[in-house]
Formats: sequence, structure tokens, C-alpha cells
Amino acid sequence: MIKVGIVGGTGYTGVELLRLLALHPQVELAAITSRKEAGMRVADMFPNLRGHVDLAFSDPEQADLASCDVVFFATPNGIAMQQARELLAAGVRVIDLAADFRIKDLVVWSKWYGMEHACPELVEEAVYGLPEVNREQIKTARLIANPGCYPTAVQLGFLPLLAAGVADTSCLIADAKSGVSGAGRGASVRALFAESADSFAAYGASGHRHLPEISQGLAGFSGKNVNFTFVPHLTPLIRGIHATLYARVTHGVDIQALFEQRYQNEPFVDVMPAGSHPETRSVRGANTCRISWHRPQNGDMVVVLSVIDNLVKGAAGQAVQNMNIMFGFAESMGLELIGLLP
Ligand SMILES: NC(=O)C1=CN([C@@H]2O[C@H](COP(=O)(O)OP(=O)(O)OC[C@H]3O[C@@H](n4cnc5c(N)ncnc54)[C@H](OP(=O)(O)O)[C@@H]3O)[C@@H](O)[C@H]2O)C=CC1
Ligand SMILES: CC(=O)N[C@@H](CCC(=O)OP(=O)(O)O)C(=O)O
Repeated sequence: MIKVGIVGGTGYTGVELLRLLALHPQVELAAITSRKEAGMRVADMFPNLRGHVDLAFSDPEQADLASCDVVFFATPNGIAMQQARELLAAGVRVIDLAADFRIKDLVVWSKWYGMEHACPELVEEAVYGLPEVNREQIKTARLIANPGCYPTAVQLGFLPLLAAGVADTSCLIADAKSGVSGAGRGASVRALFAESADSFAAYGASGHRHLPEISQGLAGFSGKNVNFTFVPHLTPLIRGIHATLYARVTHGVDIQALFEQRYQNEPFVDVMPAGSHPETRSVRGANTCRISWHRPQNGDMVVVLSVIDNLVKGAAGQAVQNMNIMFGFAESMGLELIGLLP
């Protein structure tokens, strides 16, 4: 058994971590923090956890995080980097669900996140927690940068094409749609029911902070710089990301075989039969990325469709997957979940 702490237990990714970890056979939940709700019983705020989580939220300043084996940060950007050095020095492994350690170029990171980095030396050490790419490094990592939700769906969709060198890297496009829980649980006008229901809009079309994270990953897969366009959209879903990806691909390549081979040993990537249209609801609540591809009019443009649950494979589920790999547990432990239809 390992002792686990969660900083930011009242947010959407925090409560999703609790849902998954409460039933994990190798986990003892030791500390769950919230500044605003310190003292409140977790199950009083989240009745779905009644009978499963018998702890109260503690103030992050008071919580005994140093005695944990691993601490998850389900906090806004810029929080984990304030505490990671101290925790690592105490022998605690850290998994950050925010973006503090995702981008290796600190100048780029500061530009997009609007702050100076508090521990640049740890950015170099941190392992980007996309198991389908970095499984070996994750096994021994002390510090994991858990990927963003859009970056997970987009990178897994492009990976087989770029790793095989069959896509034109001068024009890669991702048109991605997210459910409203992607914006977190903190009140914001755009997430209000009356603002987001029965409407659909792009945002950040001329620049979103996931652009540099995804570009960094795609360049790594292809071994060269890529020209990448990313347009996110807010949809009236609660959970889910649907990424529609466009790439010009060399003719004559068996793309179905390429995807099936790349993901044949991956427990959480499902390649559908050629010509399928994956639905976000098929992965709702599950740690699955479900993918299919199309070649419209048999031209050289390939369209990849990639869906995830932003809170599971896009955040908490992937973080638990990383924990399993780091501690030598079966990678699927606590994550054998099937999407919720309807
Ligand atoms: N929502 C999503 O789909 C995804 C989110 N992420 C990332 O995961 C992180 C968490 O997201 P999400 O759960 O949506 O966020 P929420 O806004 O829903 O929750 C944030 C949590 O952090 C706590 N918190 C806020 N400020 C601080 C602080 N200064 N110190 C300690 N705790 C703090 C809050 O509790 P309190 O204020 O009481 O302390 C709350 O529990 C973010 O970085 C987000 O970008 C990544 C992938 C997907
Ligand atoms: C719908 C929505 O607002 N989504 C968020 C991204 C999700 C997220 O939390 O970003 P990280 O993965 O970087 O942590 C946004 O566009 O800012």
C-alpha cells in the first residue's frame, strides 16, 4: 500500500482522483486539501464518496504531505512548482495535473503562463506523463508533468502518423471541442448554464496555452519542428473532448495497420475499425482514448478523430495510470472503467 495526498481535492480533477483512488487496492488516502473547505468532511461535499472516503479536507499548510509516498497537485497553474522541491527532498514523488512542468523551454512557458518559474532545475528533470510515449522514463520518475486534456487527445491522434514519418509536418491542424468541466469548478461566467448550454463557439483561435505543449510533443514524435494550428471550442457537454485532426499523408500507406500496430499493446487506446466515428459518450468516465481515421475522397488529407474524457484520460485517470507505472502496480489497476452510455 502507498500513502497518497491530493492538493486541491475540491476541484473537478481532484474529486475525479478521489473517485478513482478510493477504490484502488494499493492506495491509502492520507491527506486531501482545500483552503476554503478545510475541516469539512469530504463525503459531506461529495456524497458519491460516502462510505468510501472517511477523511476531512485539511488546509494545505497543515496537511502532512511529507509522509506521503506520492502527492497529486490538482491545483491551478503555478502551485505545484512552489512545493515540489521540498516534497521531492522529503522523498515524496509528485504528479502535477497542472502545467508547471510540461514545457521544457522556460521562456516559452513564462510567455504563455505569465509567471516566472519557481524551480527551473526541476523542469528538466520532470517526465511528461504520456505513458504511450514515455513509459520507461515514468517508471523511475520522481516528478511527473501530467499532460493537458487537449494535448492528450491531439498527441495520441497524431502519434502513429508522425512516428512513422508519413505526415507532412508543415501543416498539422487540430480542431478540438471540450466540455465545460474542462474549465474547472471555480465559478466563471462562460461556464454558467445560461452561457454555455445551447451554444457552441471557438475560443483562443489565435493562440491557446496548449499550443506550445502540443507542438513540443509533436516535434518530439517526428524529430523535427512542426507547423501546427490549434483551435479549441467550448461545447455544451459536461465531460469530453473531441479532437478532429488533419494531416497530409503519403499515399499508399496502410494507415489502419499503422494505428493498430502503434497501439496494439496500449491498454487505454482503442483503435476503431476504419471509417468509424468515435463518440465522446463512449469514453465518459473511462480512461480510454478512442481513435479512428478517414481519408475523404481518397485524397492525401487524412482526418483522425480522437475522443477522451477530459477528467479521466485527460487528467485524473492518466495521473493514476502514471502512479501505477511509477510504483510498479499493474498499469490498469483501479482504471478498468467502461464509458457511460447513454
Ligand atoms: N478540468 C479539466 O478537464 C482539466 C484540468 N487540468 C488542470 O488540473 C488542475 C486542476 O483543475 P480543476 O480540477 O479543473 O480545477 P478547479 O478549479 O476545479 O479546482 C482547483 C482546486 O485547487 C485548489 N486550489 C486553488 N488554489 C490553490 C492554492 N493556491 N493552493 C492550494 N490549493 C489551491 C482549490 O481548492 P481551494 O481553493 O479550496 O484550496 C480546488 O480544490 C488545473 O491546473 C487544470 O488546468 C488538466 C487537465 C484537464
Ligand atoms: C473548456 C476549457 O476552458 N478548457 C481549458 C483547458 C483545460 C485545462 O484545464 O487545461 P490544462 O490541461 O492546461 O490544465 C482551457 O481552454 O483553458
